Amino acid sequence: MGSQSEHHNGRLDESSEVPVDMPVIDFEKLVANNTREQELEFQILDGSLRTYGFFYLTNHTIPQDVVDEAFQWAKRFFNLPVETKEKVAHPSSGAIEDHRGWAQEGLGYVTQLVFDADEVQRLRTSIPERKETLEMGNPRPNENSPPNRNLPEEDLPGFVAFTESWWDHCTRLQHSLLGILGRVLQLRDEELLSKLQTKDVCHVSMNFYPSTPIGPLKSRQAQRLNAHTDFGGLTLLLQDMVGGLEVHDGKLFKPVIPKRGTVVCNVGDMLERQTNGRWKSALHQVVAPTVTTMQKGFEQTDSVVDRYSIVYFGIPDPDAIIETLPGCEEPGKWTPSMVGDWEKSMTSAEWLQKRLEQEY
Ligand SMILES: O=C(O)CCC(=O)C(=O)O
Ligand SMILES: [Fe+2]
Repeated sequence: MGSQSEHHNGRLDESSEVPVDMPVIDFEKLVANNTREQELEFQILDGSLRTYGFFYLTNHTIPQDVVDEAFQWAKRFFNLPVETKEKVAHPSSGAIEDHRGWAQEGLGYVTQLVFDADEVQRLRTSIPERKETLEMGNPRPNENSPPNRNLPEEDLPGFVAFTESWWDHCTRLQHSLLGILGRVLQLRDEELLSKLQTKDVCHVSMNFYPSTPIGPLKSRQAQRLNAHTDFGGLTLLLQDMVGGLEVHDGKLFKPVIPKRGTVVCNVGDMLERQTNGRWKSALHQVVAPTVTTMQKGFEQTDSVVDRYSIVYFGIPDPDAIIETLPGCEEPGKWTPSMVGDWEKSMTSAEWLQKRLEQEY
């Protein structure tokens, strides 16, 4: 037990059609201070993060009309002419300070702990990813976060202002959840996770998976998004109703079916490391939606429909050393991805750089 093979002891190319059985956590119960209801919700949350590293969150603080608006902006952005999107092209560099802007199909390529450039190159050409992304950081001037690559206002009026309000909604929810996680972990300082994240260097990705023939996705000659774990702390993921997101439960990839109104929350490598493997940074990927994940209104034909997702990656401060939190000394079931042949202790920025390097 407790080896990295815990992540990999199932067949990675196998997917189940049975959705993952993870709970819908009620945010209002999480904040119902010192009640029996809260205690029970904490236990369910802890169990889900130990088993899956994922949970759904409902009754949260991002209003549904703001979520709907975010998806409208994503659609508007990706539907702009290529020449417009090219004005904010993401550099083909894996430096953290360059991780901004529009990455056209074929530029960003996700792998899981493959640090050999030749191997990444081989994968890139043999199993391409069919996605475009828009990468953004803190939309306001911040000495720790490189500025966004923003389109001229007339190209997409209102978008920059929206990125600010979206950032604020996600950051507020993120910090509420970090406080809650501190209580679930019974940290000596319950706000420690929040205090390690005061420099506001989190990251937002808008993902667009254009309509594409279903055959190559089904035969795994192409992917929408390769299997990976997230690099950071706590991820907040909004998906549309198309489906195709899957999480590996230790044996199989299983669909994370879209549930309107929920945020999919998951543990990244740094939070896995900080909890000493109690919580799992789970492999996940995006494939062709299966019949079970196809919602009403989407027909299974010879091509899959456009899909969008919007992700807020919680990232500890760049200079924060990512190590076992006081109170988490007891080793958990999972061997953290951040334990390897590399340096004994790593900062947040070092891990981020290490994982980003091969992506662009
Ligand atoms: O599109 C999705 O549902 C997943 C996105 C994701 O896992 C990521 O951007 O890290
Ligand atoms: Fe992810």
